[in-house]
Amino acid sequence: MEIGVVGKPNVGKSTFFSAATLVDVDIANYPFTTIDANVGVTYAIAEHPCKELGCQPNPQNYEYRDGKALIPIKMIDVAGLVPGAHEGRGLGNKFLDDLRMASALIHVIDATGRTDAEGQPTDYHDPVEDIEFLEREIDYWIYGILKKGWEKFAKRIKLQHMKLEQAIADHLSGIGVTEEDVWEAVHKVGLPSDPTKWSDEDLLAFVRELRKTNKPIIIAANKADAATDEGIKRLVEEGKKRGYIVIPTSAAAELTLRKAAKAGFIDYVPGSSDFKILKPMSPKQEKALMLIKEKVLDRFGSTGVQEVINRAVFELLNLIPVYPVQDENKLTDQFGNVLPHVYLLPKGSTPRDLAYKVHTDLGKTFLYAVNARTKRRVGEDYELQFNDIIKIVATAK
Ligand SMILES: Nc1nc2c(ncn2[C@@H]2O[C@H](COP(=O)(O)OP(=O)(O)OP(=O)(O)O)[C@@H](O)[C@H]2O)c(=O)[nH]1
Repeated sequence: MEIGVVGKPNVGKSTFFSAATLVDVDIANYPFTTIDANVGVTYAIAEHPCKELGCQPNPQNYEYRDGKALIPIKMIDVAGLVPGAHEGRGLGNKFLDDLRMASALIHVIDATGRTDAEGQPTDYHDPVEDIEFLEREIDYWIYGILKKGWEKFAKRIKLQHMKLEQAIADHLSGIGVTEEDVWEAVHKVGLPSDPTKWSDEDLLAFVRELRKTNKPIIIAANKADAATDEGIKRLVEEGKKRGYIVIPTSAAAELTLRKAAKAGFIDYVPGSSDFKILKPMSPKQEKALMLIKEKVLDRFGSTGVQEVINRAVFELLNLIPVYPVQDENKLTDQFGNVLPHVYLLPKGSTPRDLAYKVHTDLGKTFLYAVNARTKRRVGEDYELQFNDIIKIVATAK
C-alpha cells in the first residue's frame, strides 16, 4: 500500500513529501527500504491501545510515542503533473508509472492561487480548477488504456461469454483495479451488461467512477500560511461539494519543525498544535519558529500535514490498525514483547484476514480467534475493529 503525493509544479509538493518523509525511524527495520529517490517512509499516527490499557509496548514494526502508534507507510513523490501528462507529456511515463503504484493520492494544491496551470507564478489562478485538472488527467489516462482496442475487446467479451468484471479488471490489473471496483462502477453508471453497447461517453463515465475507488484523492490546501481565510474557505467548500476532504496545510512549516526536531532544538510530535524548545538556538531560528507558532499552529491547530496522512490512511483508504498477540492476557508474542506488531487492514476484515497478513501459513491453518479485550472467542465472520488486539488460534502444523 502506497500513498502518492501529486500536484502541478511549484505548489509545494516536494516540500510536502520531504516533510512527511523526514521521520526519525530506522527505515532498515521495515520491509520497504527506500529503493528510489522519490520513495520514502512516512507514518500514520493513531492512539495506541496501551494508552487505554496502561501497558508499556515493545514495538517491532512501528514506533510508540506519547501514547500513540506511529505506523510506517510508503510514500511516493509523483512528479510530473502537467496538462497532457496522461499522454506522457512532461516527465513522460514516469508520472504514469508512479501513479499506477499508488493506492491513494494526496493532491497538493497552492491555496494562494499564485501558481498557474503550468506551475508558473501568477497573480491569480483559481485553485478549484486544479481539482478538476487532476481528475481529468487520471480519467483520460485510464480511458486511454481502455479505449485502445476497445471495440475488439468488447466483442470478444460478448462472443466468448467472458465475465465482464473479470475481463476489465484483468485488462486494468496493472493499475490495481479489482473485479469489485469494476462491478461498482458499472452499477453506479448503470451501464448495459453488453459492453459492445457502451458509447464513448459511457466509457468515460465508467472510468470516472473507477478512478474514485481506485485512486481516491485527499486535498492538501497548501501554502495555507500565505492564503487568505476566504481563499481557504472557498477551496474547502468547493472541494466538499465534489466529495473531497480538503485540509489546509503548510508543508514549509512542517518541514522546518521536523528539521528543528531532528536537530534536537525542539520536541515536536507531528500533528500537534505546539512544540517545546529544548536547547538555545540563534535569534533568527527562534523567530522563524515563533512565526510558525503564530501564523500556522495557532491559526489552523496544526500544520495539517500529519492530518492529511492520517485521514488518507484511516478515512480515504478505510484502514484500521489491529494488533495480533499470542498471549491474550499478557498481550505478548512468544518472546514476551507487549503488542509488538501492528497491521493495517481494510475495514470489514476478519480475524482470518489478519492471520493471512501475519503469515500465509497462519491464514491457512486458522481455527478461531480471541478478542484480548473481552477474552471472548470470536468466529470467522467477526468484523475487526480499530485497535483490536487479537489472538489467533491455528492448528498445529
Ligand atoms: N508559504 C509557503 N510556501 C511554501 C509552502 N510549501 C512550499 N512552499 C514554497 O513553494 C515553492 C515550491 O515548492 P516545491 O516544494 O519545490 O514545489 P513542487 O510542487 O515540488 O515544485 P516542483 O519541484 O517544481 O514540481 C518553494 O519556494 C517552497 O518554499 C508552504 O506551505 N507555504
